[in-house]
Amino acid sequence: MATSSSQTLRTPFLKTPSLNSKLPLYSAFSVAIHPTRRSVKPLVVVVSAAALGGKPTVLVAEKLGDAGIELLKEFANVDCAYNLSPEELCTKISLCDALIVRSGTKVSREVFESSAGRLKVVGRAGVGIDNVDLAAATEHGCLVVNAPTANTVAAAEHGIALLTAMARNVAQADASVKAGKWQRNKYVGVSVVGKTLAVMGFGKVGSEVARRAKGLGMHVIAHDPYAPSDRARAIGVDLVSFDEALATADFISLHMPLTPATSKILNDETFAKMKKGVRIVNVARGGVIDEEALVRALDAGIVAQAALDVFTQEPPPKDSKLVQHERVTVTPHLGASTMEAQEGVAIEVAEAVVGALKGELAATAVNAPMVPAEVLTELKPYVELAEKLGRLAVQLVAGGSGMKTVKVTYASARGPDDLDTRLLRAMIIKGLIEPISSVFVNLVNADFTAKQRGLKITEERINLDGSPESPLDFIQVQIANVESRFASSISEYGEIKVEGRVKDGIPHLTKVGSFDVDVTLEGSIILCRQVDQPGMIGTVGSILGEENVNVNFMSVGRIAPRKQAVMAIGVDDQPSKEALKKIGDVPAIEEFVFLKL
Ligand SMILES: NC(=O)c1ccc[n+]([C@@H]2O[C@H](COP(=O)([O-])OP(=O)(O)OC[C@H]3O[C@@H](n4cnc5c(N)ncnc54)[C@H](O)[C@@H]3O)[C@@H](O)[C@H]2O)c1
Ligand SMILES: O=C(O)[C@H](O)COP(=O)(O)O
Repeated sequence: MATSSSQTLRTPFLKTPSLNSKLPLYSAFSVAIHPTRRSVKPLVVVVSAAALGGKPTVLVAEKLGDAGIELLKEFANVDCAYNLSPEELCTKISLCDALIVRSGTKVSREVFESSAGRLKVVGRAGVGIDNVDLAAATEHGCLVVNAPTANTVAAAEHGIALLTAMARNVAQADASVKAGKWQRNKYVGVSVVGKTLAVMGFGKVGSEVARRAKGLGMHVIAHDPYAPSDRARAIGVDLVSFDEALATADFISLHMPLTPATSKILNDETFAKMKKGVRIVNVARGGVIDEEALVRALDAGIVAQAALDVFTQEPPPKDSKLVQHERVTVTPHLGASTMEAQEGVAIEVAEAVVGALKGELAATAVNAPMVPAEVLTELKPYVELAEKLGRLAVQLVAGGSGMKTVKVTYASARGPDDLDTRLLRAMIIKGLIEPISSVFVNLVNADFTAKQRGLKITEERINLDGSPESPLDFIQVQIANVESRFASSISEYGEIKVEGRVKDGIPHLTKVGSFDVDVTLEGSIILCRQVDQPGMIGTVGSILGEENVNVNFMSVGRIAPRKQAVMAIGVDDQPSKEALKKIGDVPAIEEFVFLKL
C-alpha cells in the first residue's frame, strides 16, 4: 500500500474565525441545566432557527400563567388563542414556530403535517404528554418539551385532598347540606390512620403522595417496576409487586403515566384481585382505569369509593354513570391547578420553548436523547466536524449510484463508556442527508430520517493508546458500494472515505481516500488530483486570485514525490463555473471536484 505525506500551507492573510461564528444556526447549541432536577441531565437540542431571521411566533393554545407569557414576549410574537377547534389549530399552526398547550389540546399528526415544517417545538405546560403525538413530532423533526417538575406538589396535594375528602364523604355531605339536608348518619366516613395505601407509580408525584400519606399515619407500599429501591427506602416505603399491592391495599392511589402498558391497568380482572372495600384515587390519567369496569366494581362492592380527577374523555359525558355514581368524588382535572403550580409550569415551559427556538439545549426535551453537559462542551468542535464530514462524503457520491451503507469510525483513547457518540452520529446523518433532500435533520429526527431513507449507519471504534485528553483523535466517514465524482476519494477498500480531526478547536479534513490532506473545514473545498510537480499551488492559486476567490487553506497530499497528489484548497467564496473550468483545464490536473460545506 502506498503511503502518503502531506504539506500544509496556511495563507498568512487569513484570520481564523471563532468557532461559534462559523456554527450554522441550525446546529447551534449550548448547555442548559434544570436547577430543580434531582439528577441534572441536560438534553441537546439541535433545532432549526429558520424563524430567527425575524421574531418567531409562539401559539399559546391554552391558558398559561402570566410570567410565562411575559417571558415568551421578550423573544417572540405571542398569539394566545384558546379553545381552537382541531381544524382551526391546523390552519393557524402553519404560521407558528412553537406551540404551547396543556392537557386540553390534542396535538395530532395532522397538526405536524399542517405546519409544513415550520413548527419547531411543542411545549407542554405540565407533565403528561399523552395528548401529543410524539412519533409524529419526531418524524417532523419537532422537539417536544414539557414542564415536568413545577406541578408535582400540586398534584400530590390534590391526591391527598381527594383521598381524605373521599374517606370523609366531604363532597357528598357538602352537596347534601346545600340541598337543605342534615344527614349525619349517612356520611360516617373511614379513618386513614393505620390503613395501607398502595402508591402505583412511584415517580415524582407518587413519592410526594407517599411522603404526605406517611405523615397521616398510613402504612405506605408502592408498586413501580422502574423505581429505585433506595428512593423508596429513604421515604420508608416498601416496593411490592403489582398483585401484592392490589391484594393488601385499603387505598390505591394511581400515579403512573398513560402508556400502552398502563392503559386500563385497572380492569375487571385486576379489580377482582383487590381487597373488598378498597378505595381508589386517580390523579394520573383517566385511561389507566377501565371506567366501565370501575362502575361494575363499585356496584359489586369490591370498590367502596373512588375519587377521580381525570377521565378517559375530558370532559366526561354528562350522563357518565361513573361521574354520577353516589360513591364517586370527581374534580375537573384540577391536579395541577394551583396558582403556584401554574406560574411554575408557565415559566418552566416558556424557558424551554425560548431556549429551543434559539437552538439551545432543553433540559426537558422528551423526544431527544440526553447528552450530559460536560460531554457536550467537549464534543462541540467534533459536532461541527461530524456534520461537515457527512456533507463532504455525500457530495463525493456520483449521481445515480445511491447511498445505502455508511460506516462511521471514531478513533479515541477514551474508554468505550467515556464517549457518547449519539450527537456525532446525528450530525453526520444531518450532513449526509440535508445536501440531497429538502428534509430538515436535527438531533430529534436524525435516526428516524436515516432509517426512513433506507440508510444504514454502522459505527465502529478504534481504541487508541495514549493520553485521553481530547475525546477523539479522528472521525472517519465511509460510504460503501457507490461510485465517486472524485475517484481519488475511493479508499483501497473501494469505499468513499473522508477523515477529519479537530486541531486547535477547528475541524480539519485530514484524509481523502488514501491521500493525506490538511484543510480547515470552513467555506468550501476544491479537491484536485494532479501529477505532483512544482508550480501547481501557484497555478491554481492564481486562477482563484484572478476571480477574487479567497483561499483560506491549501495542502497537498502525495503518494510519493513527482507521483500523484491530491491538492485540497479551502475557499471562502464559490468560484465561478469559468474559474472551475480553468482549473480543470490545467494539463497536470487529472480530476477535480468542488464541494460546498
Ligand atoms: N391530575 C393532574 O393534574 C396531574 C398533574 C401532574 C401529573 N399528572 C399525571 O400524574 C402521573 C405521574 O406524574 P409524575 O410527574 O409523577 O411522573 P413521573 O414520570 O415522575 O412518574 C411516573 C412513574 O410511573 C412509573 N411507571 C411507569 N410504568 C408503570 C407501571 N406499569 N406500573 C407502575 N409504575 C409505572 C414510572 O417508573 C415513574 O416512576 C402522570 O400520568 C402525569 O400525567 C396529573
Ligand atoms: O400532566 C399534567 O401535568 C397534568 O395532568 C396537568 O394537566 P393540565 O396542565 O392540563 O392541568
